[in-house]
Amino acid sequence: MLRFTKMHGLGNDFVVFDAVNQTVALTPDQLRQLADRHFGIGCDQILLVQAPIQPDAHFHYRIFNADGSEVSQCGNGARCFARFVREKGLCLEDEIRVDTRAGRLLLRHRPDGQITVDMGVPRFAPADIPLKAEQESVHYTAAAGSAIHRFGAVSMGNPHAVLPTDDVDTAPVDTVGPLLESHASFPERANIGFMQKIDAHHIRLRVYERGSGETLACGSGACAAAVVGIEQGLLQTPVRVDLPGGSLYIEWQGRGAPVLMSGPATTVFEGTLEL
Ligand SMILES: N[C@H](CCC[C@H](N)C(=O)O)C(=O)O
Repeated sequence: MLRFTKMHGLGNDFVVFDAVNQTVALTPDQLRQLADRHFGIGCDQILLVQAPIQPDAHFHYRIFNADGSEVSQCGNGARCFARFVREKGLCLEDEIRVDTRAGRLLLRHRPDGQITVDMGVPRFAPADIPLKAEQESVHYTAAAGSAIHRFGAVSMGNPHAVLPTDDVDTAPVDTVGPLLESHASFPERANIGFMQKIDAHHIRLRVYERGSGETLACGSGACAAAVVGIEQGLLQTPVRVDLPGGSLYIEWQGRGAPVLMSGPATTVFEGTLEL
């Protein structure tokens, strides 16, 4: 029997396991079943809270999408991670050092109850995203369906493409999202964001997530959209990102600097799982 906690960050929802005090070994089929909203618990991602591998870290953090794929970054999940380890008494510090496959995250509890995550330094080289492209650019194009799509691209520890739209409510998230998510330009697939500029410090965003489909919020996607918007000269730090599930606040001082993302994390219920 496994104990789990159901959580969400602005409606991007997670099944979280304490893998410090229990052994959690789930196959991709078990992960997919667990994420299924009819045959399982239902979630966008599964998060494992593990003992640290690096000596100066508090924890290691593993992330699995609903399709069972393991990935290296989840921003909304990182805020839930911070709430989880505090509520479970696993770590009472205000600043928590967490390692993922992609690198180091710093999770900081704020006096107002929200959490700020240092998401690391964004990477723009095509090989780092990864993206098949001759050279780095603030604009790329890809032919998909019957159209040529222009987008910015960045790695937040996971791959993101960001497309401009005049209105997120009518953006082709359901059609262009899946086409680009698995487009040949992205050797490891990608998360596809549709960004509507309100003003230089405010956007609306919808994200078709790699391995999970459209979610109510995407933390790394909010970071990617703000960074791409700043790189393209459309936005200035800080940026408020309004997602269907709520708002995140992103700060980025430019190339070489880390991206800071602030927002809420919510515990919904506790449960046990018979596998
Ligand atoms: N679908 C993402 C992982 C979850 C990211 C998202 N839930 C977030 O809050 O950053 C990927 O395949 O890279």
